Amino acid sequence: MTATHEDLVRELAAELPHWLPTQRWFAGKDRPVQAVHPVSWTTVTDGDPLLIHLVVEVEQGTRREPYQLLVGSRQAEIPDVASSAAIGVESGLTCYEASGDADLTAVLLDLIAQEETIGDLTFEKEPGAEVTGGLRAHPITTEQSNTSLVFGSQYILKLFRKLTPGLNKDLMLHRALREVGCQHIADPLGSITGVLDGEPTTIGMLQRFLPDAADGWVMATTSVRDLMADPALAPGEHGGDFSGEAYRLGKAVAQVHADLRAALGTEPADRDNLDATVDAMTERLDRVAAQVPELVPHVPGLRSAFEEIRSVPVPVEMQYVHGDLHLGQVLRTLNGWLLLDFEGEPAASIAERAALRSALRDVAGMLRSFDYAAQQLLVGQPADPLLTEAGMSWARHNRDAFCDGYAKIAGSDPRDSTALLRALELDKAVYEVSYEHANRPDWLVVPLASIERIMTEGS
Ligand SMILES: Nc1ncnc2c1ncn2[C@@H]1O[C@H](COP(=O)(O)OP(=O)(O)O)[C@@H](O)[C@H]1O
Ligand SMILES: O=P(O)(O)O[C@H]1O[C@H](CO)[C@@H](O[C@H]2O[C@H](CO)[C@@H](O)[C@H](O)[C@H]2O)[C@H](O)[C@H]1O
Repeated sequence: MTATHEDLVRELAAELPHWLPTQRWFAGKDRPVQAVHPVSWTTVTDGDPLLIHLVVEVEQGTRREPYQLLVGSRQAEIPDVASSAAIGVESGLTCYEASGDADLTAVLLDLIAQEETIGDLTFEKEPGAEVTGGLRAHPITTEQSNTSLVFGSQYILKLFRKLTPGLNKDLMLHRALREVGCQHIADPLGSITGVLDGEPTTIGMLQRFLPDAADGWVMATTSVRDLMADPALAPGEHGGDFSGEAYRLGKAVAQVHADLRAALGTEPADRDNLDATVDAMTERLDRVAAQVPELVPHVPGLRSAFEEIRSVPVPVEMQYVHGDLHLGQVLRTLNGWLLLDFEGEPAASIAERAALRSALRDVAGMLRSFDYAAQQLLVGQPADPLLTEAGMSWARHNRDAFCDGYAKIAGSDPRDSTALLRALELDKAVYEVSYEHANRPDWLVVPLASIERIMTEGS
């Protein structure tokens, strides 16, 4: 690291308070950024162009959170990357977020293939994995909280944006599932580790890329669009019926839960677990309601839905779960459904992510996602009761198919745990209110409408 780079990083940090909120992956859009402090930086490739790996701490009131950036810099003009990638001209150099610059990112795969170490950054292959370098990358453009680079058609490297000290749960669970031969994940092939708060910290995970896979969210919303083209049809009667897939997806999720139990064990649940769950749900509700006024009218009803589960029969066992399961986290391949991204909710604390939970949490997450798929096309459109009802009947039909598939493998039907599943769905919707408020304010109406509906209809 030269003194010039240090100056460059400090000048860059001064630009970031304005630039970060323009990035899809920045999770702090709910409040202003007061300052950005460089924490560590590593020159990955020196010269022109230059690639710097940068970790910054973002200050927002009392909140301080670490994020990673890849900073590219050139003497000449910025290459053909998204204009939103431009950060500024620092120390006479044009600086930009480099994840879209294939000339620069190719080196990351090469470093993993060669198992190199640069400063605090360690690039490794998973034991027994074969990784070949020499490929160029492009970033994927789906709705994402992190940034993923696809190398050729073989590998996908996810760079975790908001960092948590320690081994990332996504990598930890992928490793455990691979050990037990789980058929519903993309194989983990490598990782990048940095240092945060003095702890080795996962900053990237390399996986096998499935070039022919279809995204569950895209498949589901395509099916909804089909039905809305002919809204008088029943959801099982139109050509794009998704329920066969929803059923197979339910089976895959139940199998992954069984594999997680086999790999990492379980703990018996007791009434204290349920009490702690209610306390956590209520605490989250109060926190989100303090930030989002639109949630306030629902608070009393939500509180009593949560209180109801103090007296339900305890779930049989607690286990590792996916933690943020939705249709954007599942891929349909030729051989069946794969689950992605076991990191848990982006906003969850380290302790929350590490906790064992009821597998019903993931079922609730996926049920919410069917609801989202049904509503999302109508966001910003004039109200149309026929289309709204078509969406709702699509959601009911596919939620049932998913639960049927889940029950087939699990041996018990999640719908039998009525009060617990309802509370978990509502808790997830409260989380979504806070997620949309901070990330996609236009979509806030989706979880709010679901809360209204679940509270009115009772399911
Ligand atoms: N192994 C893979 N093969 C093909 N596409 C993938 C793979 N892994 C991820 N994707 C695509 O990338 C998207 C985002 O990946 P994900 O791990 O969910 O990132 P994030 O944590 O940022 O949400 C997925 O929705 C999927 O479309
Ligand atoms: O995939 P991520 O780990 O980044 O999850 C976050 O972003 C998701 C959106 O990309 C968000 O999911 C919500 O929107 C989805 C549609 O885009 C919908 O299918 C989900 O049901 C809904 O929760 C997720 O909550 C958030 O953690």
